[in-house]
Amino acid sequence: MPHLPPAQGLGFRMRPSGGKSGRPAARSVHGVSEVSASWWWWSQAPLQLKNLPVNSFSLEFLTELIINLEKLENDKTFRGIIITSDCPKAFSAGVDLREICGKNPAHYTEYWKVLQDLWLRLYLSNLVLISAINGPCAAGGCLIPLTSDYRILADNPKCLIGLNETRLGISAPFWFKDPLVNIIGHRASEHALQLGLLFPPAEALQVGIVDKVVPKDQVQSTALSVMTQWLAIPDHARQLTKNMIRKPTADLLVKHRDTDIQNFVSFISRDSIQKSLQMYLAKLKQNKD
Ligand SMILES: CCCCCCCCCCC/C=C/C(=O)SCCNC(=O)CCNC(=O)[C@H](O)C(C)(C)COP(=O)(O)OP(=O)(O)OC[C@H]1O[C@@H](n2cnc3c(N)ncnc32)[C@H](O)[C@@H]1OP(=O)(O)O
Repeated sequence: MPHLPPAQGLGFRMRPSGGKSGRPAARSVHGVSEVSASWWWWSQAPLQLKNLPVNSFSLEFLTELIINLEKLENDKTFRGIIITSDCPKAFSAGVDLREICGKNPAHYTEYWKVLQDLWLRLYLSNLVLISAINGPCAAGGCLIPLTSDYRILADNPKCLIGLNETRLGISAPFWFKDPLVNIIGHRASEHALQLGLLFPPAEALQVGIVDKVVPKDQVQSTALSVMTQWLAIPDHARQLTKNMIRKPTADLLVKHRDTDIQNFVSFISRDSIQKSLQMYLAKLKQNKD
């Protein structure tokens, strides 16, 4: 499944690891470690996000991401995915503000539903998901890391991570908040969410929003090594356990999906919210100059 789809600046690069055939040559003479290395090596697929300049979640990008994840999920060759960014400026800038500014309620409804779809697909994925976070990820940009099984962050002061929605004058939806609480605990989440904290690497590790911080050039190799550990566990046992732990959180969204969409649409349609989002977007553009 190489290079899907190779659009202009928008797309994902997915390739089975290994040689030209996608699988390393079988080695039968070097003992168990070689054999198991081959086995996990082609069981994982790197998924590189590329929606220039900052991997913001446009509706089109979200839709393609969901389609590609579904393909990987249904392809029994793969047991895990390492998700990383192919955009130098960010892992993901989250919700594309142009999708939630100046549009109509029908658009907001469609957009939010697709974002929920992506969250559900990731959070309940049977695959091992490892986020190799090689750039900043704010607010919705944490959606992929927070739904992953393991998070590795590049040790670079620019690599800030957190749910900073309150700083934009908005509130993180409960299904962003819940995984954060599950990962870092209640008190730390209260603090982080209310203040809209973006954590630099050392603090991110300390609070537990990421599992490992490594130099940027080691993010990918560390992800591969972590994947080896996770793929050493039989899938059925790991999947049952993951589902048991995550289902109660996912069920909350499944049960309250429609209400959540209605809340989002009425909240985001308010003049005051639109104004503050427009100001934030304008500030982002100004900061560049
Ligand atoms: C009753 C209550 C019910 C609940 C209701 C729910 C309420 C709504 C919840 C909505 C949840 C929203 C989640 C979000 O994700 S909002 C978006 C949050 N993202 C951010 O704050 C990140 C913003 N971006 C940045 O900080 C920087 O761009 C970044 C660090 C990623 C990169 O910095 P750099 O300096 O390298 O690059 P630029 O800033 O110049 O950016 C390049 C261009 O990209 C544009 N850009 C950046 N981010 C976004 C974005 N999120 N959406 C759209 N466009 C974005 C930026 O403007 C630059 O564009 P130009 O080149 O055209 O100037």
